[in-house]
Amino acid sequence: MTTAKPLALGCVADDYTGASDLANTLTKAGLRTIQTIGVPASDLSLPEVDAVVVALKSRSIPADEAVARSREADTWLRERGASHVMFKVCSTFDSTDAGNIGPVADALREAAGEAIALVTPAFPETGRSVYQGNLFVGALPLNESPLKDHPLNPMRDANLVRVLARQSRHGVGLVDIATVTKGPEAVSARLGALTAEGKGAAIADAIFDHDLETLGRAIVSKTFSVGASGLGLGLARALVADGRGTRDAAGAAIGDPVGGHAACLAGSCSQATLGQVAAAEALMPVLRLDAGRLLSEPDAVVAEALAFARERIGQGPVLIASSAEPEAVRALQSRHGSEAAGHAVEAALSAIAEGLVAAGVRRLVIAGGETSGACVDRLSLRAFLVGPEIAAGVPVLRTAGRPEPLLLALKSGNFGGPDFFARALDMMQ
Ligand SMILES: Nc1ncnc2c1ncn2[C@@H]1O[C@H](COP(=O)(O)OP(=O)(O)O)[C@@H](O)[C@H]1O
Ligand SMILES: O=C(O)[C@H](O)C(=O)COP(=O)(O)O
Repeated sequence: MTTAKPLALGCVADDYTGASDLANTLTKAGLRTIQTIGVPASDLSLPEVDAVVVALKSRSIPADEAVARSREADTWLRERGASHVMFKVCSTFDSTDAGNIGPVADALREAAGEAIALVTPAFPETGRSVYQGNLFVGALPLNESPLKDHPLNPMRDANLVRVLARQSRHGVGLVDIATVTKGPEAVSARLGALTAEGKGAAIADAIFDHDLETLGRAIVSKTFSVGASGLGLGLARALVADGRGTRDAAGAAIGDPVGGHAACLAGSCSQATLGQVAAAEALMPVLRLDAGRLLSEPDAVVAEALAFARERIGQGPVLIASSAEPEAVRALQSRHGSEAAGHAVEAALSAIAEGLVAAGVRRLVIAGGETSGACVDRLSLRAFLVGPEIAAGVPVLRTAGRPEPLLLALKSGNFGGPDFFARALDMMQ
């Protein structure tokens, strides 16, 4: 990567949609940002930027592998001048009691020589708030939200102090909203007190953007933190206030239209995505995959899906979805196991993505974090420039380092309104 000035901020993201969500937030806040897929190879020429988000597909892999990949990315970022690295996790704290938020946060904090890591997934723009250490999705506690039915990491406890403590080697404390409202000095003092108690992490309350600005000012001079895009917003605003940003960061052109055909893939089974797929049926041909057949005869299902697409993409975009309601997901998982079912569906959707690009698709919308990771890896994409925002947390992305550019939208499962697919395709030309 060629960049003269030291990075103002480095980020390691545990999934690709979360990475683009964060890259979008940093860009809007005034940091010229690029998203890379893994640690970039030395031959990848990238523009001068203020921040880099290294996207990993590490949320649902064995913890030791997630730690190793995250440490490699962290080192790469610090070698390019980043004095603060934020570990980007899901705004719904997607993890299991085995991790990977706890193990990765422990390892990166220790590598950074930081005594304590401030941790908050609050992201008010998408309705994520933290109060007394409890994560709310809209008005619902996390464990009563649709995230309780996530196929890979159902979230059954809203108290993040407990959730993180179960997967961390160190104690976890709380920086409550009363402390946050007193300002950055009070937050710093609280972190110092928790450090003296031997805590290695502190869940921080945040309800509004100004709480995140307070947290960003409190930790911008530290070396490590853990958060979702909300904390990224706080850090970015603190850095821009210190003159570390770029005036027209959001003006980074997405470049000329790429043309070509367009298609959408959905592997997310979130309630938001299920609604978006249903809405798309009124606008474009939609093929709903039989996930059971995907596991018994994947090659046939992939071939049928590509035939469906090739017959139609010359007339307009199509949508191919494996998305299903929680009870159907559970039924498949009970027959094949959660991991096996998830990986098999991801593999099939990524094969379909490869076939779509081979058939002339140059504009691809993908719904789901793990799904996006599988597809982007199958297409061997290396980095993305950040374009305009389609919906909160979802920008248009233009490939970098690829001879023939593609436009993608990598939608976090829970993000976007019912008309997301139509909006995305309208903005991706
Ligand atoms: N019909 C289905 N049955 C079971 N698992 C599915 C089905 N469709 C998709 N999946 C799996 O569910 C998981 C969805 O995760 P992800 O793509 O990250 O979506 P989200 O962004 O909503 O979390 C993936 O592993 C995907 O392969
Ligand atoms: O919600 C967020 O913070 C991110 O966009 C994210 O990580 C979502 O993960 P998903 O698996 O795409 O839902």
